[in-house]
Amino acid sequence: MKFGVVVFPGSNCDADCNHVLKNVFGQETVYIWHKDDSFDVDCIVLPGGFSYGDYLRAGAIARFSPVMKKVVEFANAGGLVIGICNGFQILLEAGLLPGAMLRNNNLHFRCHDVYLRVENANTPFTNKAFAKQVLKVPIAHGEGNYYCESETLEKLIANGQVVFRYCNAQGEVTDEANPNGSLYNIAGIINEKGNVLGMMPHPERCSEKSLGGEDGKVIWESIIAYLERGANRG
Ligand SMILES: NC(=O)CC[C@H](N)C(=O)O
Repeated sequence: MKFGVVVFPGSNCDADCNHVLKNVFGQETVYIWHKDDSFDVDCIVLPGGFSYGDYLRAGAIARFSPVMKKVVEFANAGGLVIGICNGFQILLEAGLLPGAMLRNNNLHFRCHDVYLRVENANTPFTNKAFAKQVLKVPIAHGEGNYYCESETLEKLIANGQVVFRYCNAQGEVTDEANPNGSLYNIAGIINEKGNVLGMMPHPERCSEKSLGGEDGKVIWESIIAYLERGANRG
């Protein structure tokens, strides 16, 4: 399978994603410069970082990069897209996912492990996880406070589009376990079609024992398994 990791000016998790896909999972992985307007891959990764210095709003400028036109086309054709942290913010700004990201309610940049509960294990990104599985994954963001209108939230819940929620180590969704004030403890959502995922926590930072945890692996394993079953290639 071929993965494309998009590099915006200010991306800082591009090399981590590339490393995990290439060296941990042995996948063919290429970098795609934000000015490129074509690519030929099976899955697009929008990595974390501070694209365009987070000016205006995180992701607000990156969304106009030439590559994003192609990413939107790819997603609309059913191609798999995963946006992590800043990548999630870019997907929201690009309109590929509903809602918006506000500054963390505590106004702090939060950088530590959190627990996530898998709310939907029947997606291309979570099919190797089990329902309600608790994953320990790090976050590192200042704007991770997910917000949407109540109508949209109801739709997200009804459609199973809420994929990850912040929880405690026991898997209970509580206010204390919410690091940023995110609505409904949302840590990750998927689009209606199910081929575009945005998540604030960083699975690429916990996909090797030597980095202190491997709970992020299940997401990459799920994507690879899904693609190997012969999925739509954008
Ligand atoms: N790690 C990241 O991707 C940082 C996300 C974003 N720039 C923020 O601080 O909210």
